[in-house]
Amino acid sequence: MVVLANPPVVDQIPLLRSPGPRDSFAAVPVVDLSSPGAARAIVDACERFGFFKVVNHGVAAGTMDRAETEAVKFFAQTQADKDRAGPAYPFGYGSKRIGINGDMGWLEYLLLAVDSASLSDACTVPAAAAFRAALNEYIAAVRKVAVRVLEAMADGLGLAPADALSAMVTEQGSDQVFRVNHYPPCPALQGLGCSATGFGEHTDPQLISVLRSNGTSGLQIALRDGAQWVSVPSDRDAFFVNVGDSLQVLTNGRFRSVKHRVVTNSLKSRVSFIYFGGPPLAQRIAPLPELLGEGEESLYREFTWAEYKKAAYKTRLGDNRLAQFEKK
Ligand SMILES: C=C1C[C@]23C[C@@]1(O)CC[C@H]2[C@@]12CC[C@H](O)[C@@](C)(C(=O)O1)[C@H]2[C@@H]3C(=O)O
Ligand SMILES: O=C(O)CCC(=O)C(=O)O
Ligand SMILES: [Fe+2]
Repeated sequence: MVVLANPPVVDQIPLLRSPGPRDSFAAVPVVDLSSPGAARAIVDACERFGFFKVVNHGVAAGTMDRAETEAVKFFAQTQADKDRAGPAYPFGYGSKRIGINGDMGWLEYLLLAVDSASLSDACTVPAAAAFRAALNEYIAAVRKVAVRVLEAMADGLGLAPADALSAMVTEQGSDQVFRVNHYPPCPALQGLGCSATGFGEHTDPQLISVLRSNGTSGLQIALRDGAQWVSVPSDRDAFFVNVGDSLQVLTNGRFRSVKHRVVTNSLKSRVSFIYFGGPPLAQRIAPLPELLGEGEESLYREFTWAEYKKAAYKTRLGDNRLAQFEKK
């Protein structure tokens, strides 16, 4: 028998049996960001699912389309050209390998650093001026959406000042990351009743993540008990917001960091943009005192974002990263 020391990369990407059409999450909470009820609706969705869709967000379709067109052009380059923009760590182009701890997915991506409201100058990838300009326009817009969502959240939670949460992502030194994911189609799986894992199940470590895709389905979330995976119907005109681990801690578990994953479509490619809003490295991550009931104690031991991030980046994608910070 021949034993291969290094099995081909593609063999390391897990296959999934996807939820059927009945498991489409038609009840995804929809928040109209222009409505007076937005604050209450956001809090309700974060408590129930840690996930919601945002409409009437005010971002021009052209801003999203330009970024998408440029991203498609980038991923259409030859593999050798794309590889020159890598590796992805700490920032740049990556293919199939997610993180540095052995996770694999059926995707290629750009992982980019954001400084204030645009790509960090220190991050020289992508190099093309048109792509950078389109991403900068998109990042400025999506960051505004994140800020409005965090302000509405603070309002709904009865927090003062109004920027109690949003300041954590707008402050000097806030740790914002931007990711462009491209999931090529996987025609070999057509008709087999299963899909390849595009991006394996995980929670996001930051406060919130704001996602927009090109309208190809694939995103799934785990419902609260984690027992059921449901497909999120795609909507290229909307944003989808995830509660991240840090926001779970700030609310002492009232909001839940949502487990999610992406499965590949056998015929259509998916392009997604995700803005991850994280706080400055020195930010203390602990339940906000106003959110603790009388006599209620923190479920977590004290840590800073730097400590959490360092620990999180040592874990595998599907690990429960917060477990090591829970009080026993
Ligand atoms: C396997 C990993 C990839 C990841 C770092 C980690 O060690 C665990 C968290 C992963 C994650 C998930 C959300 C974001 O996509 C991401 C950029 C992040 O902040 O945490 C990724 C990390 C990554 O791809 O480097
Ligand atoms: O690409 C997507 O649709 C989601 C990917 C994701 O969850 C992530 O990059 O953290
Ligand atoms: Fe994610």
